[in-house]
Amino acid sequence: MVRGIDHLRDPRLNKGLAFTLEERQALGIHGLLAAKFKTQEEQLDICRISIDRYEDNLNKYLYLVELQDRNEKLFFRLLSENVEKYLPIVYTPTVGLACQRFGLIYRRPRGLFITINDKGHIFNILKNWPEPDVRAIVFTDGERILGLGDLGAYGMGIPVGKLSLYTALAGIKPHQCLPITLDVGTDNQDLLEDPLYIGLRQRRTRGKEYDEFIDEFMEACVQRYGQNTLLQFEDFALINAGRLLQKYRNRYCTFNDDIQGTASVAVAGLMAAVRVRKRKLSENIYLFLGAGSASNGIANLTVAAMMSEGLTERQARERVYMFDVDGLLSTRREGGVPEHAKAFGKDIEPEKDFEACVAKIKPSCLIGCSTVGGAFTPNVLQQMAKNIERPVIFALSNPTSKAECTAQDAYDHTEGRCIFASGSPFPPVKYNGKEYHTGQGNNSYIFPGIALGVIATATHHIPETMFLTAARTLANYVSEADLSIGRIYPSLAEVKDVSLSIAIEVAKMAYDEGLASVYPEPKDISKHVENQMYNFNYESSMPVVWGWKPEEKFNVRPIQPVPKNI
Ligand SMILES: NC(=O)C1=CN([C@@H]2O[C@H](COP(=O)(O)OP(=O)(O)OC[C@H]3O[C@@H](n4cnc5c(N)ncnc54)[C@H](OP(=O)(O)O)[C@@H]3O)[C@@H](O)[C@H]2O)C=CC1
Ligand SMILES: CC(=O)C(=O)O
Ligand SMILES: [Mg+2]
Repeated sequence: MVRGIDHLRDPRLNKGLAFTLEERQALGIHGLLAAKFKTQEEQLDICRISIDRYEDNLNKYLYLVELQDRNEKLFFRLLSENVEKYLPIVYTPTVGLACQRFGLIYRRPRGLFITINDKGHIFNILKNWPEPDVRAIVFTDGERILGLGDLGAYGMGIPVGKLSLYTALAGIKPHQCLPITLDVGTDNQDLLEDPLYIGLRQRRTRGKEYDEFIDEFMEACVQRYGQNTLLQFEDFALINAGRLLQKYRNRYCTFNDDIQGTASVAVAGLMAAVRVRKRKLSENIYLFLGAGSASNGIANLTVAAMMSEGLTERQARERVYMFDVDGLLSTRREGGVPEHAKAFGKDIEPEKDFEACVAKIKPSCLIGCSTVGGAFTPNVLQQMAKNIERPVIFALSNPTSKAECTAQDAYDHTEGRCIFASGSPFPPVKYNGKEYHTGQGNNSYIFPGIALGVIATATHHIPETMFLTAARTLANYVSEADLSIGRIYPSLAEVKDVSLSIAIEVAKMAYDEGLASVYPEPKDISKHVENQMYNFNYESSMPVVWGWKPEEKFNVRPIQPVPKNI
């Protein structure tokens, strides 16, 4: 039991003015706090008022970082009860800005930085992390931070932000989460010259040495925390993301959020759109702008979903086109189709002009994962409105500045007929006297629930089918009321319920497919999953001392540590 001032300085234990008189006396902190007692609800009000006083979103972000460092339960309860309001601060778009300014705002360390110079000693670095019971690690090498490119060690904001959502949206206990940045250098010249840069000031290590480093990291994680540790790849560049997923997916409990989490949320949106358009997934033509990790992930899962409607794999793939920096993925183009998107190359006339391509292919669904802000020009959108009565327009690139178009533009240039979703949030759209609240097609609807289900069952591998199940679960949450205001996702206020439902479905699947390691199989899986979840409310901080009465003078007896179940 930590007593005295150290109890207040520990964000896991600190409750601020919410400590009762008995707790203050028992913990030796009486007098270290002002006399007033406050409830957690009163403290939440103060937090909301304090954040509202800041106009600048980066200052709001810093307030929340400071709150997390000061009083963890208060931070997570605030976030989990105000998702719509604070998600854009701890997550996209503001987290992108925080990463860009990371050298300036970096104060108290959170998570681990493991550099290429630590190769050969990664296990020892992991041993420096004070928590022994880590169940999930989100890690990045910082090379493709949102659509902002190579931010090197500044990318740390992303694993930190993602893991905040593990707790706030799915109730995964904070001490079970570990954010890590793998610092292998950066090829971003601005950062190499930035006096504030906090990472290794050298070019990226690539090739064999990089691969050995990642191999060692994966091995060290399971050696330290067990074979079932969930290892989430986040914001790796195209050259590494897909190949590392293929390399490790059957050896570790791992997934790549940008490929698989994004696929799941996008397919859920497409499934919900079926209800509006009365048109099956297999009756559409899809055109992706961008042929990278996210596009390929979405395209492959859409193919799987079309196959479950009866198409063959070949028929399904024929319906999917991609357009990258060199134009339409045509086998006839100079240089051919890049290896990572081979499955979607077409024997078709090459085309470098995107607007012309939209006119020629006549897609009914247009999906942007290109990192190119404004790429869905008015002409592109107008053409989509000519192609079909209810065009699907997904502008999934993050942060907001990289979105392929705004929600308002999508409505304005399709006569208000589009079905729109974006990776970062947009304000409500006004069109023809009506207000629309478009949805956020973001993997945050998926990865927290997947992670909770996986952790609760100690699943050892994560099959692709789990992401399709998650997509179906999410799509089922979309109500007629959501659809009537232009939203193909449930409101963010419901995302905690969604995450729990996804977790329960994932847990059931883990047992059905022999992937779970928690035995015996719980009789009530829903209860089992719920029982694992974090309590956002303050609990008693009274030390366990037999016979102690508040008014007595006392010495606190140390409590016996509870043996850990292995
Ligand atoms: N909403 C969500 O939940 C998610 C959104 N995203 C967002 O999606 C975006 C892409 O991510 P990801 O797929 O991982 O990134 P990648 O780097 O893997 O892929 C980007 C793709 O865009 C292409 N591209 C770049 N510039 C152009 C251009 N001018 N015209 C056409 N294509 C272009 C690239 O082509 P080339 O390789 O030839 O350069 C590449 O195919 C990011 O902004 C990211 O934030 C990602 C994950 C989740
Ligand atoms: C949302 C997300 O994972 C990304 O933009 O990379
Ligand atoms: Mg990402």
